[in-house]
Amino acid sequence: MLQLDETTAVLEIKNGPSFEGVSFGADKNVSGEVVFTTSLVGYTESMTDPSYCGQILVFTQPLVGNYGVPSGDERDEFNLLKYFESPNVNVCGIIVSNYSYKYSHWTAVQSLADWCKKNDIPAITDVDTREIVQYLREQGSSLGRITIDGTGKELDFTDPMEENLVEKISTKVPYYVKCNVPNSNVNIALIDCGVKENIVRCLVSRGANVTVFPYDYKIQDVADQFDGIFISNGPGNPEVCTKTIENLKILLNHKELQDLPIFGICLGHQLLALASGAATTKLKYGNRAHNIPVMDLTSGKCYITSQNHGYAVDADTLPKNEWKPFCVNLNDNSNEGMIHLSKPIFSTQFHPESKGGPLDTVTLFDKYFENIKTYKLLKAHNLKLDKPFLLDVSDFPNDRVLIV
Ligand SMILES: NC(=O)CC[C@H](N)C(=O)O
Repeated sequence: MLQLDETTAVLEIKNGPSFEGVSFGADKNVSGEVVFTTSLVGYTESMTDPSYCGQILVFTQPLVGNYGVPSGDERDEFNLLKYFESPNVNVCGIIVSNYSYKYSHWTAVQSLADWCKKNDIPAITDVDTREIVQYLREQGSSLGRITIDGTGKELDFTDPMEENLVEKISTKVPYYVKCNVPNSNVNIALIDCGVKENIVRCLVSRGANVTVFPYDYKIQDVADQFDGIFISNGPGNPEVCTKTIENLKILLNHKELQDLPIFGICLGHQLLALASGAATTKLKYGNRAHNIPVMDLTSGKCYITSQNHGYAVDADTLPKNEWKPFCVNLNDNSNEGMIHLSKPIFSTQFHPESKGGPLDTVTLFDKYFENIKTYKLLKAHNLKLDKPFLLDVSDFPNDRVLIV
């Protein structure tokens, strides 16, 4: 039952059902791809994650808003945003079952409703999110629109996955994030396809200075000045990001840079795979959660990972003479990363920096730094790499049959 000052808001799925609820965000009509996350916490981090650009996010966790929203101005010792994953709210709308009008947390400075209103983000509460998610799981991620108070009937169901969202979100000019190790001589070039703040933090806090480049920067022309290349996460269909793929192809074939360490996360993994000649596919409804089990095929160990993606690399298309799959998803068997057979290059579909989420795989940043250390040593002595040095020799053969 609507109360007097309440405004109705409707989520309409293209060629599908509509769900009417109560608006608690901005009075704005939007369209986007409707996806869901099963993570229990971390709405602030998810909503500011650039990978969610163009998406209407449904939370399966029924109670949302109860710990409010922290300050978007507070910065850490590296001048990185302390609580947000980027300066902007990137989802185009949110859907919750039970918005908590009361909030309490020591970092909270505002309510989720006020934050949504300030950032022009529509938000719906009092809908049955179980029913929406059941629909999305059966039909797959769908286009949808949020309309407020009976308006917005003219709004088209546009497909953000056809757009170059990375171009919209990537930095326009290179910038530099300095670590606090005095005279650090570790320098990483990061290709910003929509990087999360915590990824940069994971690099600078390990003692690297990071130069962040636009997604289409000709990284191959400057790569020799760096000790490692990092390819970030980001929104949309990886196949649309053609400029980055082309640059990566040139980088991978650069004769002088065969030993240069590269690490890619999520979209970065997909772009690296595409540049290597593999293919990506769209998953039915994606993996968005903080508790997704993966198995490391090199060791047989399992990890719980944080994920947010709609596309995946088709592991069968990885050129077998150059790459092997790194991890596999234990829920749906999708690819979770790859390792080069002779170069210090690896990538993951999951998010080792996990904000929010578990820290099981954060040590992959240390592996990357080991690669960088070795590369610097080789360079200093003018030596070439004669065998892969990324990970320990695997306990299990790569074609191990998984029983899941
Ligand atoms: N988190 C990400 O980098 C997402 C990658 C890509 N946009 C996908 O949905 O698959």
